[in-house]
Amino acid sequence: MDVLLGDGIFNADGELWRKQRKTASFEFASKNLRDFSTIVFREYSLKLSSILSQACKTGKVVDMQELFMRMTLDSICKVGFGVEIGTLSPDLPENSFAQAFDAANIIVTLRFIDPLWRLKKLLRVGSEALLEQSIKLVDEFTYSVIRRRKAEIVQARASGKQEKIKHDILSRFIELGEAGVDNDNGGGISLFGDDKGLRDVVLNFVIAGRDTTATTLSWFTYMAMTHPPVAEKLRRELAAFESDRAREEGISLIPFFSDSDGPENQSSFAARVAQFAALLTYDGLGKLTYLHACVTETLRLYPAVPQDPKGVAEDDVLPDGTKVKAGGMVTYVPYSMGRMEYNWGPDAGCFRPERWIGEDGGFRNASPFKFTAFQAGPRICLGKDSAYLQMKMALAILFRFYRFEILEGHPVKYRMMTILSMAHGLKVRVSRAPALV
Ligand code: HEM
Repeated sequence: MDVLLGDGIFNADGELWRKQRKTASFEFASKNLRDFSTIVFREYSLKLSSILSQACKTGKVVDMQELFMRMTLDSICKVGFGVEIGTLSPDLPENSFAQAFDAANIIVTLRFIDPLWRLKKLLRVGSEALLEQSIKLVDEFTYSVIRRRKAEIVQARASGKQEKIKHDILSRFIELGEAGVDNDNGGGISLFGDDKGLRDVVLNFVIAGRDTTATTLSWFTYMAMTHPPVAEKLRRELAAFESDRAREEGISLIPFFSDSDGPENQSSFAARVAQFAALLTYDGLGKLTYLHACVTETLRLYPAVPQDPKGVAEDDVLPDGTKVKAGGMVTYVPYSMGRMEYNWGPDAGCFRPERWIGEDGGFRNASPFKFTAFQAGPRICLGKDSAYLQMKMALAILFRFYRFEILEGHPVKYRMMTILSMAHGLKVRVSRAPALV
C-alpha cells in the first residue's frame, strides 16, 4: 500500500503512528474543524438534493451509490485540502484527479490477490503501468495544492491577516509542521514538515473518509427502501424536528408541494429544502436519535470495512487459547460479528433500528468490541463523529424530502473488496415525499 498511503496514519506503526494519531485526534476534536465540516457537508448535501429534485421532474433513473461517491469525494477534498473538485455539479462531469484516485485505490487493493503484480511492476505493464500513471496524476494534483496552501499562509501572515488562513486539514497540518508539533520529543521524526509527509497525511484522510461514508449511505438508502415502516418513522422524526426547530427560531416554514405542481413551486421546494438544511446544525443533528439508530443499524449489518486483517508482530496466545505465530495474520470480521446471534440475539439478521433506542428514548450505545464497524482500542476510527455528521446531514435532507424506489430487477449485491460497496450500484427512481406539515 506504500505507493498510495506512504507514511500516512493507516500505513504507519510505532512512533510514526503515535505522533500522527495524537495530533490528528486533537485536530478532529477541534471546534474549528467541526464548524467548517458542518458547513461543507450541508453545502454538498444541498447540491445532491438539487440533482435529485431535477430527477424527480424528468423521471430519470439515478445511481445513488455513484452520487454518494461524488458527494463524499467533493466533501472530503474540501475539508481535507480546501479544494473544490466539483464532481457533483449538475452535469456530473468527469474529473481527472477523481478518476486517477479511484484507479489507484482499486489497483493497490487488487495487489492482495494478484500474484503477478511485482512482475507487472518491474516490467511496467498492465495494471501496474496504469497505477504508476494514476499515482503521478494524484501526486501532481496534491503537491500543487500543498504549494498553493503554503503560499496562502505566507501571504496571510505577511499581510497580518491570520484569519485568512483556511480551515481545511492540510492548512492546519502545514502550520503544525512549521511549529514542529510532530517532532516534540526530538525523536527525529518530522512528518508534516515536508511536502511528501503532508501528501501522505492528507491522502490517508481522503481514502479513510470517502468510500466508507458513501457505501454506508448507499446501504442505508437500500435498507430504508426495503423497510417502509422504518422510512416512515424516520420521516416523522425529521418533520417533527423541523417544526420544533422552526418554532424555536421563530421562522415560518415555506410551503412545498407535490411533483405535479407547476414550475413556480419548484423554486419554493428548493427554498424549503435550504430552510430545513439551515436548521441542521451540529447540535440539531445530535437530537435526531432515530436517524442515528438507523445509521448504526445499517453499519451493524453492512459495515463499510467488512473484514480487517492484522499482521502478527510476535508469537502470542489469544484469549480462547488459539496460538498465533509471528509473521502470520489475524482477521476480525465486523460483517460476521454484526450478524451473530451470540452478539445480537435471535433477530440478529433483521434490520431493526429500535434495538439502539433505550427505555428513556435516547440512543443506547454498544461496546466497540461488540459493534466493531469502527474498530476498537487504540486504532479505533478517528473520523467516526465526522462520518456521522456528514451522513446524518445528507440523510436528513434526503429522507425528509424524497422517496426512493428501487429500479425493477436491479440486483443489489456486495462486491468483495476492502470496502463493502454495491457491485452494480444502487439504481433508483426518486419522487418528492409528501409535505407532512
Ligand atoms: C462509515 C464511515 C467509516 C467507517 C465504517 C470507518 C471505519 C474504520 C475502521 C474499521 C478503521 C480501522 C482500520 C484499521 O484497522 O487499520 C478506521 C480507521 C480510521 N478512520 Fe475510519 N471509518 C469511517 C469514516 C471515516 C472518516 C470520515 C474519516 C476521516 C475523515 C476516517 C478516518 C480514519 C482514520 C484516520 C483511521 C486510522 C486510525 C488509526 O490507524 O489510528 N474514517 N476507520
